[in-house]
Amino acid sequence: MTMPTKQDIRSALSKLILVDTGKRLDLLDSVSRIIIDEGSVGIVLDFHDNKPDNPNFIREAAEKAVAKLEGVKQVNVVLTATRAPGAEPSKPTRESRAPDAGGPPKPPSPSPIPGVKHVIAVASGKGGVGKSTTSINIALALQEKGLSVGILDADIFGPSLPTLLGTKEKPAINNGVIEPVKSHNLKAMSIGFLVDTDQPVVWRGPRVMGATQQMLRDVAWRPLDILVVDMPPGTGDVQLTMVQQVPLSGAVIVSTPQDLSLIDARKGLAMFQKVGVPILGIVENMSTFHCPNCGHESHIFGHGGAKETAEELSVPFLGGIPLDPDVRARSDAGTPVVTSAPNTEAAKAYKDIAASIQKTLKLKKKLFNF
Ligand SMILES: Nc1ncnc2c1ncn2[C@@H]1O[C@H](COP(=O)(O)OP(=O)(O)OP(=O)(O)O)[C@@H](O)[C@H]1O
Repeated sequence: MTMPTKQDIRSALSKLILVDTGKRLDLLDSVSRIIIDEGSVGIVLDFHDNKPDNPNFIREAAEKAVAKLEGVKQVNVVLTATRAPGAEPSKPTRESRAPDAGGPPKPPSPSPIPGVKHVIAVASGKGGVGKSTTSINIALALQEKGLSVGILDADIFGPSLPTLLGTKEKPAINNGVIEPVKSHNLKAMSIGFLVDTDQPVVWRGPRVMGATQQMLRDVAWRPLDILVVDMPPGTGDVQLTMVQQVPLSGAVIVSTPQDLSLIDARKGLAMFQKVGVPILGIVENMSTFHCPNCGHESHIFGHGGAKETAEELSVPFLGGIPLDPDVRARSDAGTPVVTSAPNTEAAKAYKDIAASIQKTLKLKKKLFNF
């Protein structure tokens, strides 16, 4: 199959006609990345400090223009607005200025996602503690309770949702709105569905925020009882800004029992508390290990540290998930343990956590049907 070259795509993007105004537009300077993968084309357009007023029209025009090229079956355009490194920040608007006009800009005020009843964040102070595994299994367990559930993988640098769900399906885009991928009966979105994750993602903070914003705002999530956001690991500015984008119903903090991980968990917890997000509780992952041969229970990383920390900080302890090689194997195979091995100890632990969340949020019945 003949495929266009990156040059062909750049050239198509240099002579666009905007559907709303009929104006000609040259997007060449905004092209930040082009990925060509067989019939699929992914394009990142970065507008730096000049966020366009009509992003949907621009995206639509760009997609149409590239779709016309020979060999192109699918086009995904992602729009970001970042400040170029070293560039001056844009002048604050009246809304973003502090009341005394001389003070620092106000943080963005959260605005709800229409049609989404609750948004919860699953976070950890550091990477690799099992946050994504916990997110997907909690999402599936909430869904088993008859709720309409979505899951957003907000980890731009290491998206894991496509693997956890066992799908690489590219989302459809209709009139500038991204259709979530439907998998395991969940509505799902990840940067891994939008761009080629074999390429390292080297975006900087503001650009990451642009992509995250788009996955929160430009995806057809509605109607949902609950959207589970698998947060990027850590507690830096990106996480803080993300937390400020939408009103969160609560946050779940995942930690392993080790002291070091718990120090990070405390930081994560403090970040949410700083912006007034309720803590739904702490999960201790990789809590106990049952030897598959003799059944002996051991505590490889220690045990109970998260419970003690939760008590000390007066937040709920949601439960411990055992260290179980089967959890990993099933995650890697795209068949999370809650649905593929529902009677295991790990699956039961995830379901108990989901039940606590459901109780705290008073989510009693399915509010919407897909
Ligand atoms: N309870 C468990 N038992 C065994 N393996 C687990 C368990 N929880 C998670 N894992 C495995 O640990 C690894 C890290 O888990 P996961 O990707 O969920 O962590 P994370 O905190 O989201 O990491 P990252 O910061 O990289 O996003 C994965 O290989 C996962 O399958």
